[in-house]
Amino acid sequence: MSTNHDADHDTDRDAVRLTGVAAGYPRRPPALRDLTARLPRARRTAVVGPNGAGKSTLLGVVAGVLRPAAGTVTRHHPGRPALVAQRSAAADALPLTVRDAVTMGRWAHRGPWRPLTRHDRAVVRDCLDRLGLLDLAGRQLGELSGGQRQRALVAQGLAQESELLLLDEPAAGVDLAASRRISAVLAAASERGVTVVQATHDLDEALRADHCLLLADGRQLAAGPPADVLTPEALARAWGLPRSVATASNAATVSNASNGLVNGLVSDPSCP
Ligand SMILES: Nc1ncnc2c1ncn2[C@@H]1O[C@H](COP(=O)(O)OP(=O)(O)OP(=O)(O)O)[C@@H](O)[C@H]1O
Repeated sequence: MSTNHDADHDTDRDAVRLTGVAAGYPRRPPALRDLTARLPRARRTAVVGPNGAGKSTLLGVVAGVLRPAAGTVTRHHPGRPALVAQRSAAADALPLTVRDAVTMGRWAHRGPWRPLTRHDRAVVRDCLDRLGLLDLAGRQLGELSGGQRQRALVAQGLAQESELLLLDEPAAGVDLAASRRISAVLAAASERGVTVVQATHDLDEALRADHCLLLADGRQLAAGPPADVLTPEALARAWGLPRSVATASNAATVSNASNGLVNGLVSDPSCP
């Protein structure tokens, strides 16, 4: 196993390459198995797959918070990745305002004790503005709605000004307007040169990405342009759904049906 920072190799095309990566958790079967994948530089990559497919584990490995048990992760970008994890109850319980939470994104540059510079303050304001949070900046994080909190976490990730932004279901539980705003913010970030990688259950959002990885049971089923990856056949294979329901243009149906399968609401996959 190794994690390299290789500034010379293929720097034009890929921000990260994974080769034969296996990763997981103590006393559990591997959550990722023999995964070989590329994350194109300055593009948006969507990581798609059923619950438990290994999406969060992949983000953890790329972020460097989870050590692979085998294989190689090669990063071709300077600096630390920014990881926007799924919402945690612990963060909600802390006595932080939205502005405090977004300001914490600057700690990657400043550390928690050094005073903020004018640039830090400008970045925090800009990130609050991009996510439509200026009016909520003084509110306690724990007092926000789920969707508002989610936007604050995305703003915090953005405030790190990392060249590699990893997000675990950034639009989970947010309304349509907020999810479009998050999507537009991520698209703008990749246009500015940021490599954006997001795990998502929203297949329409995945179709808007530049690149897509489809995972199931810790393995990569397909990778490439989203429209080529999210075929009815591939979706049916990943979710164990009948091909008739698994069309990318009918993302809500796929999502609902797959959630139903996972939650045991649909016991017979042939009767969606
Ligand atoms: N902290 C953990 N300890 C033990 N096992 C874990 C842990 N986190 C995840 N797993 C297991 O690893 C596997 C992959 O989980 P992971 O969270 O990466 O999937 P996912 O695709 O992100 O799922 P979801 O769509 O539900 O968020 C699952 O079998 C899960 O139960």
